[in-house]
Amino acid sequence: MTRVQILGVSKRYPGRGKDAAPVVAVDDVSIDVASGEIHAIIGYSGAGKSTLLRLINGLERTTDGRILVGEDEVSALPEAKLRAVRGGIGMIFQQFNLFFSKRVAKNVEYPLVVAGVPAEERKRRVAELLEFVGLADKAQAYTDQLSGGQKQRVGIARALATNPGLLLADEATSALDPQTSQEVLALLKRVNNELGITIILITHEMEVVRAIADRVTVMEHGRAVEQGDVFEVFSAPATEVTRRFVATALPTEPDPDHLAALRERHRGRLISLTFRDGDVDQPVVFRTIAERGVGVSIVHGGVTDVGGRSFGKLTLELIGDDLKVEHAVAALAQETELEVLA
Ligand SMILES: Nc1ncnc2c1ncn2[C@@H]1O[C@H](COP(=O)(O)OP(=O)(O)OP(=O)(O)O)[C@@H](O)[C@H]1O
Repeated sequence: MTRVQILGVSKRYPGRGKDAAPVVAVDDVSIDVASGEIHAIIGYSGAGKSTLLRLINGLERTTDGRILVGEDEVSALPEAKLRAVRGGIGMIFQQFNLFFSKRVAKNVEYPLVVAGVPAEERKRRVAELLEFVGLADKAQAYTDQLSGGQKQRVGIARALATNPGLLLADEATSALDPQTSQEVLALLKRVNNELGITIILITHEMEVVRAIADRVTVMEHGRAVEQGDVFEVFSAPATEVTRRFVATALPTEPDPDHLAALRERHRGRLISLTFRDGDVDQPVVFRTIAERGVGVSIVHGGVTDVGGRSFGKLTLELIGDDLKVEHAVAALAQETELEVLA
């Protein structure tokens, strides 16, 4: 379990060309990752995520600010000391970065060889790791014969070999299909739960954050534009970039084109309701509508799980006498976050 403190960190690269302005890849970012937390850093391409990851493992130096991994200030340590710190940090990658011509067991064993662990202990540890990731029967298979999901399991086993307190995941599921991604994410959740390892993952996929992260930092143009508990951030996004991510994985209100199409088919009053983590009782909502003598159909949206809590947006069509619909809307507005769609 390792705490990671990113304190007012910036990274600037020299601009290309003689008088070019420097590129600000990371701009005054602060993140406090508690030990045992899964923290997702989400952003579109060029937001500065990979740069931040390289600063955390000390592959690059900060221009300003400090980074502490546990007790170690990686932003200030000399290279020789950094190597020891990196021993406590596991990494997994989008393209797996395995030795593809070597057997699975050899890949997992590699960091243990580098660390000078005796052969007997290496053998025991490799068997234990392969068991943990569900690949005990593949120990002697050649890595290039495995599926993408199996390769990433090997990557995870290798990353865990030296018992790190921190795991950095660089777009670890971006090369995998949705089903396999979910399996790998479930394995990462086990790594976190059962071994207590802190995980920082960078991604451009909202689904990854939704599935396993506890807290999230949204990055744009090098800055951390939103930060906090996954549910809080995504159920009430404060920035446009976060809203765009939310729209890719969570139920939303219909966009203007979709709303126009819905209008063609539904002549009743269209309203949108927001459900946040049991703060509204769905049966109460539907009973309220029925009690006013109003018909209802769900025309868009749904309810899903975000950071282990339920979140939903439902667009409903209320059908019936104008006055009754009016009363139903007024009664619902007392109970839930409601918007009448114009
Ligand atoms: N070594 C470098 N020299 C100059 N500019 C760099 C360097 N590394 C990154 N950048 C620039 O810093 C910005 C952030 O890049 P970074 O790769 O960290 O973003 P990212 O969010 O990880 O995006 P991607 O997922 O596409 O890698 C970009 O404008 C990039 O061009």
